[in-house]
Amino acid sequence: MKIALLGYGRMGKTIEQIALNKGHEIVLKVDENTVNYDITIADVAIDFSIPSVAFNNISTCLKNNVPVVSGTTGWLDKFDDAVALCKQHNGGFIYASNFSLGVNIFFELNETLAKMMKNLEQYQISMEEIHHTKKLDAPSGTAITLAEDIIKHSNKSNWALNVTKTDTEIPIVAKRIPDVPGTHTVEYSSQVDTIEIKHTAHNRDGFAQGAVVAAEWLVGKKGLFTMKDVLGLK
Ligand SMILES: NC(=O)C1=CN([C@@H]2O[C@H](COP(=O)(O)OP(=O)(O)OC[C@H]3O[C@@H](n4cnc5c(N)ncnc54)[C@H](OP(=O)(O)O)[C@@H]3O)[C@@H](O)[C@H]2O)C=CC1
Ligand SMILES: O=C(O)C1=N[C@H](C(=O)O)C[C@H](O)C1
Repeated sequence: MKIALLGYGRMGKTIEQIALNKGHEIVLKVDENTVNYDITIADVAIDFSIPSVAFNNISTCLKNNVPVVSGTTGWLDKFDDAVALCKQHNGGFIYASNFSLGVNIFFELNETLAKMMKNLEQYQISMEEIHHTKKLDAPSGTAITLAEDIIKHSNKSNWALNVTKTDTEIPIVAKRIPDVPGTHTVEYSSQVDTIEIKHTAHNRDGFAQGAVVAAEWLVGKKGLFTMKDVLGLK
């Protein structure tokens, strides 16, 4: 498979190693300094760039009939426009806030737990995410997915970053500590006990492996997909 890497930072480089080990070819690497490029030389593009350019990268792929996998977080105000472009050009597109198998299992656990906790008003929910200090967005895309999945099954109406106490919102604390690849915790606490689920990434390989699996799966398909489709969790 001929892969274009849109974004060649920490994730782009990790994905390159995993893709090469699986026998794929990297035909294009795009970073901040790339001026013009021909995306059509690739069978599939993988975008792990920065929030301000992700939508543009995805648009370029969809307009040129190149299926695109995006893991960039912090650009979702334009997500509906990307979905519309995907439909308009009959393209293939997967976005996931987190591509790792472990986090996608964690997403399923989180929804199951949220359903069980829905009517137990003695428990106060809170969330924490910890990432490296180079991260541009907060809260993390993964934390937002976790919160939105809880909201679907609870009496909370929104999430809020770094607030002390709120009845209607899920409070999320975002911490930045050098070199942490990504840790997410969902906690339900009462006067008598605490229930906690936690995912800790030890490195970036899980994210990158999932992105390559998603790219392999997407080639030849048309439509908007999620990691639930890729992993058969639907
Ligand atoms: N969904 C998931 O599973 C995961 C998502 N992420 C997300 O992926 C994104 C990237 O993370 P990470 O690799 O750590 O970040 P980095 O900052 O290491 O890499 C970002 C890359 O984007 C490049 N870039 C800047 N401008 C452009 C442009 N115009 N076109 C293409 N690329 C450009 C940067 O280039 P330059 O180096 O020249 O500045 C850099 O190579 C983040 O949004 C992060 O939250 C991260 C891990 C997992
Ligand atoms: O920026 C990162 O590093 C990560 N970003 C993603 C997010 O925002 O959830 C996924 C992972 O946690 C690492």
